[in-house]
Amino acid sequence: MATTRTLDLVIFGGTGDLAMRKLLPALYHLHCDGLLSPQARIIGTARDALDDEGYRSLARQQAERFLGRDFRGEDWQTFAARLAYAPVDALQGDSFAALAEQLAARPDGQRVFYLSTAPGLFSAISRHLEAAGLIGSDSRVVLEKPLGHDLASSRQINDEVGQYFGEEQIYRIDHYLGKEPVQNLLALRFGNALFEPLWRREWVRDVQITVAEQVGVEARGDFYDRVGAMRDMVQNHLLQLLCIVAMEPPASINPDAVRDEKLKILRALRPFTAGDVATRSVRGQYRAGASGGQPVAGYLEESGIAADSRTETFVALKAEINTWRWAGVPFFLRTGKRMQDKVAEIVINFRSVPHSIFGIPASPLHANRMVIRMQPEETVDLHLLAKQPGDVMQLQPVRLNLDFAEAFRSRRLEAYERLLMDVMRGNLTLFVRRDEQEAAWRWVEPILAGWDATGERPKPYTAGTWGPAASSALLSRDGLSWHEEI
Ligand SMILES: NC(=O)C1=CN([C@@H]2O[C@H](COP(=O)(O)OP(=O)(O)OC[C@H]3O[C@@H](n4cnc5c(N)ncnc54)[C@H](OP(=O)(O)O)[C@@H]3O)[C@@H](O)[C@H]2O)C=CC1
Ligand SMILES: O=C1O[C@H](COP(=O)(O)O)[C@@H](O)[C@H](O)[C@H]1O
Repeated sequence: MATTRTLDLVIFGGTGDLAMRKLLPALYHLHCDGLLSPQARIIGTARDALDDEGYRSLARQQAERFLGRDFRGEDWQTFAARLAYAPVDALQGDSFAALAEQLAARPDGQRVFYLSTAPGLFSAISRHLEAAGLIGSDSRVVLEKPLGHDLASSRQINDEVGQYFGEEQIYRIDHYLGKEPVQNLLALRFGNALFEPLWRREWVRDVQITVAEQVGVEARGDFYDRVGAMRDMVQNHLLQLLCIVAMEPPASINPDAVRDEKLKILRALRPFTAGDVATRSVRGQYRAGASGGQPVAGYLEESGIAADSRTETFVALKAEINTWRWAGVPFFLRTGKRMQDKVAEIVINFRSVPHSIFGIPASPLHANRMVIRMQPEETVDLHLLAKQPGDVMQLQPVRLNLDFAEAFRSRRLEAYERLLMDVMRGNLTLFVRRDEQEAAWRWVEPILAGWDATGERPKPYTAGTWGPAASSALLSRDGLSWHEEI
């Protein structure tokens, strides 16, 4: 008779912001939906000297805050029964004994180690897990981003983790790949014949990818000031989105088929020269302003930030892909904190008709556009021109709107829920392979180096706006403007 294997999910950094804000809420939702196997156990670890009850109580406190209306006492109680805790100092091998003891109860079970700590600890954790005999041939490890600070440090971490886990055991997470609309973009592109003939330089004028946040750096100032928007968002999330838009059709949805195609795009990105850094990149840093009608402090006034910090909280780039499909099509990338609205979207701007029989100027204003929204709502809009009802032939812009919440009324999995399920099922398709990650570092490094070399400070922008004026100028040089229709 087939037996269900036990699962132990060990979260390193189990008391941290990500664990409390995203991972435990995601696991709670999966539990409530009956998607966690009955034997699955979640073991939090950190240096705090908590016991199981202490961890459950901390997790409950935070869950009430982060789950809001989704928190239900009864469900929490059954979920909390899965939680355990082992104090571990990642840098002290002998401190892994408590964890080893917890895991010893189920020696043949599946083990997943989720490393939700600073990446500087990933090597030590892997080494000590191995020394304690806790890694099995089918154990899996999840690595949070950003992995390292640059190509060299990312290689070093990958080499070190790779001594103990094979590449097929390593799940490099990029939670943007877990968002439903991103997977829907794959479905739209490769499940329909309609878009493929148009998805190329002959018909696409430009692509814009925006991930704008209203929040500032909040309690993460200390972490953020060492990282900045390029490493925190562009090197991973924005480049992954660009790959999904631009890649060639993979032969299948198998992990390596998809990741091979993404890698080709990363390798085909036109490298930035020193001159490009000046003309094709903008970095900004927010100053005091307003957000949601309330005054907010500037970046340099946030806690944990050095008074003379040059860390960028905003990046805009003009990227190009050197392939037959995309040559000459600008891909504009933009991300920032303390921006006017929270919006994450991919905009495909198509070319205008070659000649208008209606006397409408062939302007970008009247061209077709596809807007794939990831946040705040999950929608795909196709902007078309249609005849206005009446006795004259007058054209008006209209939208064909696909609202996923409307179209599919079932509960939608949050990104971390989907990705945690994939880790448990052993599906690597939505995780980043080492060579992809390194190609992304290789592309962003000259931009970071170019910024350092100029000695210039990031351009200031007022909190609650769309970033520095130079960001608009980046597009206006091509006669274009950012899509800012909220
Ligand atoms: N927070 C977020 O929104 C996001 C975070 N990430 C990534 O996730 C990772 C974690 O981020 P976040 O949760 O914000 O960080 P936090 O600083 O909030 O949490 C860090 C966690 O690591 C533990 N820790 C620190 N040092 C050690 C050590 N020597 N041994 C064992 N545990 C240790 C801390 O507990 P203690 O100090 O008690 O030991 C804590 O539980 C980072 O790589 C970050 O880049 C990625 C995307 C979003
Ligand atoms: O990875 C990160 O993402 C969040 C934004 O994620 P979202 O799903 O809320 O759009 C960002 O705030 C954080 O700085 C970054 O580390």
